[in-house]
Amino acid sequence: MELVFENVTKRYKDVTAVERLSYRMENGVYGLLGSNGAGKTTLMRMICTLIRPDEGRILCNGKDVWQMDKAYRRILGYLPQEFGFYPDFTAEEYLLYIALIKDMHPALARKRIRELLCQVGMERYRKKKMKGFSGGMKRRIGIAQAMLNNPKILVLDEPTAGLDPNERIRLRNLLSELSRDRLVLLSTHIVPDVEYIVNEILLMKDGRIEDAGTAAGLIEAMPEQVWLCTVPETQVEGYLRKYRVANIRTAPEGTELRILSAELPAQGAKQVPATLEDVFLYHYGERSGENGTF
Ligand SMILES: Nc1ncnc2c1ncn2[C@@H]1O[C@H](COP(=O)(O)OP(=O)(O)OP(=O)(O)O)[C@@H](O)[C@H]1O
Repeated sequence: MELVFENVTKRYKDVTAVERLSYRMENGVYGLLGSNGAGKTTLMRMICTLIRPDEGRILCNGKDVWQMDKAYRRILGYLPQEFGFYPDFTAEEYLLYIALIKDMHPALARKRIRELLCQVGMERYRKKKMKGFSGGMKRRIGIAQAMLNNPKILVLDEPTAGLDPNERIRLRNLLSELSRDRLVLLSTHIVPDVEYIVNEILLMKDGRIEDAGTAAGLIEAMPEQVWLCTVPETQVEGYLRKYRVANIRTAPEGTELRILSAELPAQGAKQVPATLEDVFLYHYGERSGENGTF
């Protein structure tokens, strides 16, 4: 499976949500990482043919997805950020309802639903009403509905948002399992989620892919180094203005700062290995005082 984006652009009045985006994806897990308003949802909705690009094309195995129409939607699964569920439906009723909307044969749908409920770890809750479900349980049912047609392309908008740490780990494991033999694209604000399960990370900013690669590759390519230094409390403000600071910790001898900088930021600063969180800060963080922040 191959998805190719050719100069894809989408504007909303005076906002360019996605701008001349070109990229190629194949089977594997892609993580779209970006701050609010970066254009992630707009891009995902275009991949799912819910909105049409103003310019450019999205090609699936060489064919324009809009021209493929139903043939494309048959191989697509989508979990939107807010998916509409029916509180009084049981998990099974809900999935059956979605299967009928998707025009699946009822006998085939029942069999598939049973398999999927096992796969997402919800088999024993199949007769329970969804209104009693936790965020993680609802999300697992949401993934099951996206997987009903065994899609070759699975698009998940913020699948781990609002989940507690246990639920996030379960969901990450589930996504790794589902990612065999298909193209999975998920968006998130949560750095560890992409670090653990994703093969390729796309850093999206202002409607463009600013950088992409494996976590190790992005860490390696970061132009700034990461430093730890301990400074008197009175100097913290000055460092915050001058540098991107990943962390501030009160230490017995002053305040310990984790600083991103191309050169030594303070006498005695110690260089430490960078993490993906540092890369995120490098791309999306601001020095205090920039853009009117303090
Ligand atoms: N229907 C719309 N009408 C007008 N502007 C929109 C619309 N949808 C999105 N936008 C704008 O387009 C830009 C990209 O939004 P989008 O929702 O795609 O970003 P995002 O990365 O998914 O953000 P978030 O993480 O907050 O969901 C933002 O500036 C947003 O305000």
